[in-house]
Amino acid sequence: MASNPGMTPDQIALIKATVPVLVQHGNTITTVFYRNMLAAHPELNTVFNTSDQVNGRQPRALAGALYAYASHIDDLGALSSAVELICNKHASLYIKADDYNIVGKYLLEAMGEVLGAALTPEIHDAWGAAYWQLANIMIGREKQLYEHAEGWTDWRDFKIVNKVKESEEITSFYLAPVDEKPLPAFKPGQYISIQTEVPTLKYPQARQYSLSDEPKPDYYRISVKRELGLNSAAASAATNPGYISNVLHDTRNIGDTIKVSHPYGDFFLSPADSETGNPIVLISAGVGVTPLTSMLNTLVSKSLESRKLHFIHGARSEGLRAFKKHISELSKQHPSIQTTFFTSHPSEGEKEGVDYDHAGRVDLSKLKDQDLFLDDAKTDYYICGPGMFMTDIESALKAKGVGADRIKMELFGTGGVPH
Ligand SMILES: NC(=O)C1=CN([C@@H]2O[C@H](COP(=O)(O)OP(=O)(O)OC[C@H]3O[C@@H](n4cnc5c(N)ncnc54)[C@H](OP(=O)(O)O)[C@@H]3O)[C@@H](O)[C@H]2O)C=CC1
Repeated sequence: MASNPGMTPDQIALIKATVPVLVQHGNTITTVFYRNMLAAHPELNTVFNTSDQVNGRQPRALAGALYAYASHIDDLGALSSAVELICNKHASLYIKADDYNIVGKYLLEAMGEVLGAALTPEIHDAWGAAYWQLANIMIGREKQLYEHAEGWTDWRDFKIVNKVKESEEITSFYLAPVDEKPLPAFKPGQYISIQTEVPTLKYPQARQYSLSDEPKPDYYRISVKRELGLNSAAASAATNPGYISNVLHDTRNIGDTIKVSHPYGDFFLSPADSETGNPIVLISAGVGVTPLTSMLNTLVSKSLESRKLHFIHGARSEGLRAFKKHISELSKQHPSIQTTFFTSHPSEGEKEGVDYDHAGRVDLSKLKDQDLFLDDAKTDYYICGPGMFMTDIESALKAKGVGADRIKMELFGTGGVPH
């Protein structure tokens, strides 16, 4: 992504000149874009997350991406990690090269509808060239991802072979392929997409769920948090309807079939960490525990030896914490595994030092430097949980001298459009 051969220098300058326009009108353009495109192509409702349409997250995220793209049109390397993340998600939704024709058409039309005469033919053409430059990069990367999937290039039927409650709001689903062919080994930390019907919407929807166990040839495990969403009177019901999580929890049972994508995602245990004995600190909050449990189980089964490993987790209460018994048992069996559990809202009767280690949210200042293996410059840190949690933990680690290259996490989005 170093050069942009499809665009002239004048077009690049024009795109840069439209950055302030995107700050002012970006959200309106993307809102109009989704409205018009989904009205003309209702079949695409299956691909786009309806919750994120309802709560406006998707138009905001796309406006942020357009802003980031225009700002870095002469420095595309700055966008490569965001592009990689988006391409992985697209691949898990089986986005096709042809879909980019539809998106490009409605995006340019939305710009025209919102900006009117301000979208001169030159600016229109510059955005057309810019769109196709990025689209071609993404189509190329997604093609590579499909080629690596060894023939698994569309939704595959899986049967739910087990359903296990892990906490008051998290339930695991064990999924085995109906065709009984061996499953590819994913990288611990990666996710699959699940596609299933949503009766209240009249069309299927797909969501990404991290794989929560080590790779196995005969099944995948996901562990799904039930969002209160439409089942509740909570203020979050409208913004986070929980279409899929509630369908899975309430109506999908052992023996049922759902559609599953090949595993994707660029947040994973690095091959170096799988093979060497470098110390590892796994830090998560809430359902962010899932990809890190996959990493933990993989390390235990393949390459733990005497490697130092610290598993740190924050939950609102013990009843809401998944996998505690499992993680604690591994720690008992393997003295090199340390655990620290934080609880932000302990339930009545839950006691600090007995049921959990520290009251409050995850706070690294409550741990000794030696328990974070700060003395070993090879230590890697994996973080997963709410967005602000991840950025706060990242800052805390950097303040303790940990280099950015040793901190791994997956932040969705490009940071939005500045206000
Ligand atoms: N692959 C990935 O990238 C994955 C990402 N996730 C993400 O992980 C998140 C987990 O959320 P969820 O289970 O609902 O979390 P919860 O709301 O249940 O919170 C879990 C714990 O995190 C604390 N917490 C919440 N926000 C912050 C913050 N800004 N800083 C510090 N601590 C915080 C909570 O404290 P308090 O009680 O005070 O709020 C609580 O102790 C989701 O956003 C999900 O998208 C999950 C799985 C995979």
